[in-house]
Parts: sequence; C-alpha cells; structure tokens
Amino acid sequence: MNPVDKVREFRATVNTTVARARARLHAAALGRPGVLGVLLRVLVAVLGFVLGRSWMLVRATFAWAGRHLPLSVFGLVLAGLVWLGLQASGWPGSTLTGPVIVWALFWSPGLLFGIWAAIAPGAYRRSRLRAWYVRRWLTGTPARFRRKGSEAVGTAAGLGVRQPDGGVLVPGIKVRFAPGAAVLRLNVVVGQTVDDIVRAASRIATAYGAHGHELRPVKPGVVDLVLFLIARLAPRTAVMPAELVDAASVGVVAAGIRRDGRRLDLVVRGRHTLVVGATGAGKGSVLWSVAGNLAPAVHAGYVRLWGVDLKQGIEVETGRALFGQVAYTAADAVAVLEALVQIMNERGTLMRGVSRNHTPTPDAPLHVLIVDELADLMAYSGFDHKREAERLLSKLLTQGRALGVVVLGCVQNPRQEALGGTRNLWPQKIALRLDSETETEMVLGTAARLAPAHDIPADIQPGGISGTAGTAYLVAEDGTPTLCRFDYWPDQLIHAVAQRYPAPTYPDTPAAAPVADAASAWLAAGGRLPALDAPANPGPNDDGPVNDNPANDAAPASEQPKRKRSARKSTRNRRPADATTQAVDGSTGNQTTPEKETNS
Ligand SMILES: Nc1ncnc2c1ncn2[C@@H]1O[C@H](COP(=O)(O)OP(=O)(O)OP(=O)(O)O)[C@@H](O)[C@H]1O
Repeated sequence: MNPVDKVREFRATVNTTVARARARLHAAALGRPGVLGVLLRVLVAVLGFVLGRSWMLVRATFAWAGRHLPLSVFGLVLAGLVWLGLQASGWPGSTLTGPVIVWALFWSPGLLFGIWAAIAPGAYRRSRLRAWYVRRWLTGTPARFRRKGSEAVGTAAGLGVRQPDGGVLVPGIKVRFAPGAAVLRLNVVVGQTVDDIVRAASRIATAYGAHGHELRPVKPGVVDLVLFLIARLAPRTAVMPAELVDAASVGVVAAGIRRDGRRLDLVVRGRHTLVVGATGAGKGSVLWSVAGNLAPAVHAGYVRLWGVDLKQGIEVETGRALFGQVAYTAADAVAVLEALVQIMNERGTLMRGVSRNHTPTPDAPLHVLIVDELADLMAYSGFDHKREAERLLSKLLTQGRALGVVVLGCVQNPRQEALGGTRNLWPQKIALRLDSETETEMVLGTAARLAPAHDIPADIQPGGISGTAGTAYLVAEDGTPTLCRFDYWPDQLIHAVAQRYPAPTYPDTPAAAPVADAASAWLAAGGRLPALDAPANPGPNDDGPVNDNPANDAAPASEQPKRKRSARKSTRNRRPADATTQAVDGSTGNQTTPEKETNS
C-alpha cells in the first residue's frame, strides 16, 4: 500500500471512530429527559462545532506542511535557531514573538488553507482550488496521466482499430478529475461498440494504477470510464437523522457515500428496490439506511412503514416503534400484502383522473413495505402462502409505485425460487457482495458487466465494523451503476432513532406491544448507553432500567427477550423452515386492517 493510501486508511479509521463516538454521545444525550437533556444536546453541538472546526484547521494546515516537508521543517528549525539566539543574547523582550513570526512566515500558505477550512469547511472541500491542490500535490494525479499518454494506453488496452491505410485509430480520450477519481471520456471509433470499451476497461484501469473503475454511458458511442484513485470506500457509521423540515424531500434518503466521494441519495419514493447480498454483505445497512432515515417522515406522518421479517422478526424488531404493522409469519405476511394491495386499490380509485403520481401527505402517506428475506416468504413457506404472496407482491410491484406504495425487498441468493415471478419487476437494484458472476448476472442482467458485485471482497467481522460490508452497486432503472457504501447502523442507534421518532398511532393497528426495548427504557430512565458492540441489555451488576413497562411486569427481567447484536446475528442463517414455523405473539400488532384513505 502506498503512503497516500495509508494516510487515507488512517483517516478512515479516525472518521469511523469519531462517528461512532458521536453516535454514542448523541444517543446518550437524547436519552436524558428534561433540562439536562437539552443542556447536553447544546453541549454536544457546541463541542462538536468547536472540535470539528479545530480539526479542519489542523488538518488543512498539516496537509500542506506534510506535502512541503523540507520547507516546513526548515521553517521550524529556523524558528528554533532564532529562539536559541535570542535566549543566548539575553534579549530583553519576549523571546517567543520572533520565532513564531519566522515559523508563521514559512507555514503561511498552510495556515491560510487551515483558516479557510475552519471558517468554511464546506466551501474548502468543494473548492476547485483545493481539488487542484489535492490533485497536484497529494495524489500526483495529472503527472500519472501525463506520463501514460491516453492514446498509448488505449492502444495497449486493445482499443485500436486498424484502418485500411494500415494506421491504427484509437478512441479519443479526454481526462477530467473529480475528488479521488479520474474520469476518462471515451468516444468509440467506427467499427467499435461500447462493449469493446467495457472489455478494455479493467486493462485501462490497471494501466493507470486505479483501485477500481465504473462505466457510465453518456450517449450512444460515448462512455465515461471513472477510475478510482483512492484505495476503497471507508466505512461510516450512520448518525441520528434530523427532523423533517421539507416535506418535498420525503422519500429520498441520505444512505451513505458514493465512490466519487459524493453523498449517496437513495430514492425510495416511486421506486421498488431489490437488495441482494451474500450473508454478511451488509443488507442490514441498506434496510436501516432506508427505515432509519425515513424515521422523521414516519414520525411526522408522511411515511408509513410495514415490515415483513420471517427471520423471527430479529431485524425489524430492533426498530419496531418505527413500523405500523409487522409480520413475522408467512400467514401474517400475506395479510400485510393484502392490506397494502387494498390500500393501493382504494388510492387508485381516488387518484384516477386526478393525478398520475402520488404525493405523500399525512392523510395519504407513502407506504413503504420492507421485506427482510424474500426467500423465506417466496421459497420456504407453505405452498398456499407462497403462491398468494407472489401474486400480491407482483401486484404491488407492477402498480404500486405511482400510487405511493413501494417495496424494499432483501434477499441473499437471487435464484429463481427466491424471487418467483417478481425478478424483473424491481426497477432499482442494490447488489452488495455476491458469491458468483452468475448471481450478479441473475440480479442485474445486462448491467452486470458494469457492476461486478462478485468482485467486492468479503470481510466478515461479526458484530464489528467490516472493511467491505455495505459496499454495493446501486443500479438505477436505466442500468447505470454507482459504486457506493451504505452507512453502518449499530443496534443502539436504531433503538435511539426508534425512540426519538416513533410511528404515530394508526387507528387500524393496535399499538405495538412494548417490546423488549431494554435500551429505550434504560435511556428513558436516564441510564447509560451501552458500548456500541456490547449487549443491549445491562448485566446483573449494571444500573438496571426502571421497569415502568407493563409488559415487563409479566416476566422477570431475566426472561425478557434480549436484543443483542450477537443474538440478532445468530438467528440470521437459521434454516428458513424454522423461521416460518415460528409463531409470533399476536400482541406485536400484526393486525392487517387496511387504513382508510381520507384524501390523496
Ligand atoms: N456499512 C457497514 N460498514 C461496516 N461494517 C458493516 C456495515 N454493514 C454491516 N457491517 C458489518 O457486517 C456484519 C454483517 O452485516 P449485516 O448483518 O447487515 O449482513 P447481512 O447481509 O444482513 O447478512 P445476513 O444475510 O446473514 O443477515 C455486521 O454485523 C457488521 O459487523
């Protein structure tokens, strides 16, 4: 690994640690009721601001100093010598002013960058000057591209087309730079197809020493080949979403980061999304990036979440308060689907001739159905449930998006039985790490060649931050892939979000039984927040939660179901048959009377 990558790796680790600490602190402050809670929130905000800006100052200053090491060291040594000289000569005034001026003179460009970054970090990050500076001095990108002439690389990568006169014509390549990436615009020449460029892409990427690449069709015969010059997408922990301020933004969630460093805005409204990933690939990150980030809109009534989780409800139950109706058995899942189809039909009647696209309002919210493991429903349940589920889901997938009913379905293995006849009904696909090229092709079809999800390396760290989990290709309806990384959602953050933004009480759904939300009760009682990867329930010697929860009276605390991370994981790979036969107590609110639409 080269030094630049090492620095980036170090920065990724620092960023993750800071994000985790922030999430922990945030959740702890949120759990405090009353004035103390407000004071803590203000304190966290002020501290975060001061530390953040100071960090930007130091970071930008030292980035410059590191790049101009000889000059920076010379400045420091000279300042030291001036100080020694003043000391030795018995200078009457301050012996520090002179050396500081000398040092500041030598470091002044770095200091200017630092001050700029501290005052306006956003502008500093976005500025062309900084982009040029980083390119020119930190990654040495233009030099890399100058050294290897694009024509020579094109020819060597097999893109040359022999002409009748014996000459060789290569596609014109224009290079432009984005943060952490170089974008090569290639115009195919007569006699070539875009497929030729696709085949040559990894050779070109290797020639330029890129860590990865992505192809983006621009127009017929023109393709952008994005070469990533940074080793990998650093993992990030999600943070508490802000309150809903703009109803127009409902249905678009900030789910993570794109490979080019920009924020990943995942559009949920008007799109059904299929999430496919091998075990441990990070489907939970995608699921909670959607459910968790929609939480403020759920709380405000603009979105209603429905959950189907036949893996015994382990995933959905972690943030149960965000959901209206949930189903943990195949029979309940069919009932949920029936209810949604009925809502869709009623809404269709109301919208017919009035509007062709649903706009979410508190009276007619966007319905988002989240299915944790489609195969449990579509492949491993009883025949009748399977058939009915496939019929109803297909209806939702073909008609729901314009009517404000969308589905996010997760599946481990995209084979035929797991998706039934719905395979081609998902306009938006998220391919996390997959086990084989065949699986990638099964999910993405022709887009597979641009989105090799089977090349994402596995790094399984049960219960901890993985190096690659959450990395995925997001393939839009037009087949354009985006390599991205979804934020990691620790259990404690999900609990805190569910506690802060619970779903309103739906008239057609019995209130969710107070689940074994030890963390919530604990936080509400002003308790400590457990360490991110520690069990959610306190140990026998910890301060216990105040048991003001009537459901908790029914059984001793020791018998309450525990929702620790390890428990959540341990049931993940259980044989599906177990999951479907496991009945879940009706008190979790699995009634499926459809809502009455009052308005659309
Ligand atoms: N975005 C992420 N960044 C870093 N680590 C992650 C991320 N998402 C998940 N992980 C790590 O990977 C582990 C597996 O993630 P997750 O449970 O979401 O996988 P999954 O695809 O749902 O697996 P399964 O299908 O077996 O349930 C998590 O316990 C966590 O340690």
